[in-house]
Amino acid sequence: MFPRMSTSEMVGPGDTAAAVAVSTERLRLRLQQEGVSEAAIADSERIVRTEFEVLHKQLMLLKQKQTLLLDTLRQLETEKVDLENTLVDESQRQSKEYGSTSRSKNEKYSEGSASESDDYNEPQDPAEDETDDDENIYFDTRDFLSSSSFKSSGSDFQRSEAGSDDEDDYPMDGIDTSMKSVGISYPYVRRRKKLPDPVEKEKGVSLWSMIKDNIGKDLTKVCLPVYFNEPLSSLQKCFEDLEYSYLIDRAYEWGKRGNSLMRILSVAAFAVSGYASTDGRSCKPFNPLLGETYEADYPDKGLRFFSEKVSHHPMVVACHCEGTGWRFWADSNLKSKFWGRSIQLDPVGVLTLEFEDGEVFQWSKVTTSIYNLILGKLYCDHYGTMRIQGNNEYSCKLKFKEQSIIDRNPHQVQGVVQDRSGRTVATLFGKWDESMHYVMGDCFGKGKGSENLSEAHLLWKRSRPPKFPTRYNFTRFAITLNELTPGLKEKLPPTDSRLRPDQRCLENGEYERANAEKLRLEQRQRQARKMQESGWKPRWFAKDKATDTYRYIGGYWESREKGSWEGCPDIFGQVPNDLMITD
Ligand SMILES: CC(C)CCC[C@@H](C)[C@H]1CC[C@H]2[C@@H]3CC=C4C[C@@H](O)CC[C@]4(C)[C@H]3CC[C@]12C
Repeated sequence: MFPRMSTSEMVGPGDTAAAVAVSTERLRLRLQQEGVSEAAIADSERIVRTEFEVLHKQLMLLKQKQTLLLDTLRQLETEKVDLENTLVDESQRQSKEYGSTSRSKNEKYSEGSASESDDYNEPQDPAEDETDDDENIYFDTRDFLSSSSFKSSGSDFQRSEAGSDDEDDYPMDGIDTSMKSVGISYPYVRRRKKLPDPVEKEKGVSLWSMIKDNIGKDLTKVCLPVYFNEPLSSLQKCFEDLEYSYLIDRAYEWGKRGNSLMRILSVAAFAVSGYASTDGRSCKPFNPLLGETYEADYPDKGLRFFSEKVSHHPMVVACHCEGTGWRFWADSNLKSKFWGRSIQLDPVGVLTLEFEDGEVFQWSKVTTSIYNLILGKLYCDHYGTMRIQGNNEYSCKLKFKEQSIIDRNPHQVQGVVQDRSGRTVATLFGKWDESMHYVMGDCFGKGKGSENLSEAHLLWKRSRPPKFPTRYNFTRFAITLNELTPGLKEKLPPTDSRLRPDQRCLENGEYERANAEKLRLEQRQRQARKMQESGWKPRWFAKDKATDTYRYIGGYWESREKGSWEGCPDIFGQVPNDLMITD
C-alpha cells in the first residue's frame, strides 16, 4: 500500500560526503579566467562545498522523516485491522455464549424500540432509501433467544444437537406437528459424510501477495492458484441454496391446506436459509467453463436440480429445480466492486418459485461483501433488503442487517409479511447463520410492545456442522455435492462439474496436479469469448426475451435416460488443434 524504501536509500547525515561529490571544477576555471587569486578560489570552493553539505543534510533529514512517517502509517494500518478483527472475533465469541447472559425483560427489548418500524407499513417503493433507519430497527435476537420465556416454549431447540447422524436432514424440533409428515416418504440415499483424505500436504500462500499484483483488475478474472479454491464449482454452489428445500415442501403443503400465510413464511425462511452455508467459508468456488453443467438428482429430498453456465462475459449461471409440487429457477450474475480491503458482490437476477397450484413467489438476493482481503481472517456478510413478491395475498420484506465492526450480534434478519392492503400480518426475525422465527401480527410496529415475542415459533434452524470437518468449512450437504455416487459417472454428460479434473484433484488433495490442470483449463477458457462472439448458445437454457432471463428448455433428464449426449462438447479434454488460439 505504501512504497517501501530500501535501506540503502536511507542514508544518514554522516554519510553525506561519501554519498555526494560536488564538482567545483567549473567554478575554479571561471575564477581563474577572471584572474582571481588561488587563495580566493580555494576559499570559494570551500564555501560552495559547506553550503551544499548543509543543504544535503537537510534533504536527508527530510527523507528520514518521510520514511518514519510511512512506517508509522503502515504500523497504524496493521493495528487498526488487528483491532477490528479482535472486535469481530470477540463479538462472535460472545454471541455464541447463549444463555450465559440474562438480562431483564425491559432491557432485553430496548434496542427494538417500537416506533421506528412503521416503515414496514409503507407501500413498497424500490427507490426508497433503506439504509438510514436500519440502525435502529434491529433488536437483539441473541438476548431474545437466551430469554427464559423463550427457552420454555422452545425446549427442544437444542435437541437435534444430540440427534443421530441421518435424522439431521429433516429436523422436526419446534415445527408444527401437522407438518411432520411432509417429506417422510422420500427414499433414503446413502451419501458420503466426508471428503477424501488429502494426498499431499498443502502449502500456504498469502492471498494479499496474489492480490497486490492484480490491483485494478477484475478480481473474478484474476487467476489464483488452486489453494484459494474449494472443490465445488459455482454451478454446484447454486444448489447449496436448496439445502433446506424441505421448507418449500412445507410451504407447498401449507398452501394446499389453505394457509397462505404459513406458505409465505416458509418461503421467506427458505430464502434466508440459503445463506447459512456461507458462514465460515473463505475459498473461491471454481469458475465453470462455458457450457459446463451440473446435475443433482436427490430423490431423498424429493427433487432434481440442474444448472449450466450460460454466458462467460458477463458470467451467468442458470439453474432449474423440480421438487415435489413446486419448481424453482434462477439465473445469476454477480456485479463485483473491489474496495481495497474488501470486495462487494451484488447479485443481479431473480429467483422464482412456482407451486403446482399456480402460486408464484419472486425475490432477489441481497449484497454480499467479503472482508479482510489483506490482513486477518477472511469472512463474508450479507446485507440489504429482500422483497419476496407473491402473486396472491401476501408479500414479504426481509432486512439483512449490515454488520459493523463493533457489532455484538451480527447476521440479523428481520422482516414482515404484509397483505395486499399493506397491513402487517406477521413478523419474522432471526439470523441467516442460525434460525428464523415468526410471530403473528406486527410486533415491531408503532406502539406495539414486544411481549408477544415469547410466542415466537421456529420456522427454520440450521443443520449441525459435519462430523468430519473439512478445510473448506463445508456443511454436511456441501460435502455430498461433488460425490460420484455408485453408477453415476456412467450417466453423466461430459460437461458435468464432477468430471472437471482440477476440481477433482483438489478434492483429493493433489494440489500440484490440480494447479497444472487448472492452468490448462484456464488457457482453454480463453476461447470462450471468441466462442460466444461467434454465436455459441447454451445447450439447456434459452434467454426469454420478454423477461430477459434464462429459462430451462427441457430435455436434460430425457437425454440422460437415453444416455445420448450428442451436442455436449468435451470441455475438459485436450483442445483440438483447429480450435487452438495461436496469438
Ligand atoms: C478473493 C478470494 C480468494 C476469496 C473470496 C472467497 C469467497 C469468500 C467468496 C468467493 C465467491 C463468493 C460467493 C459468490 C456468490 C454468492 C451468491 C450470493 O447470492 C451469496 C454469496 C455467495 C455464495 C458468495 C459468498 C462468498 C464467496 C464464496
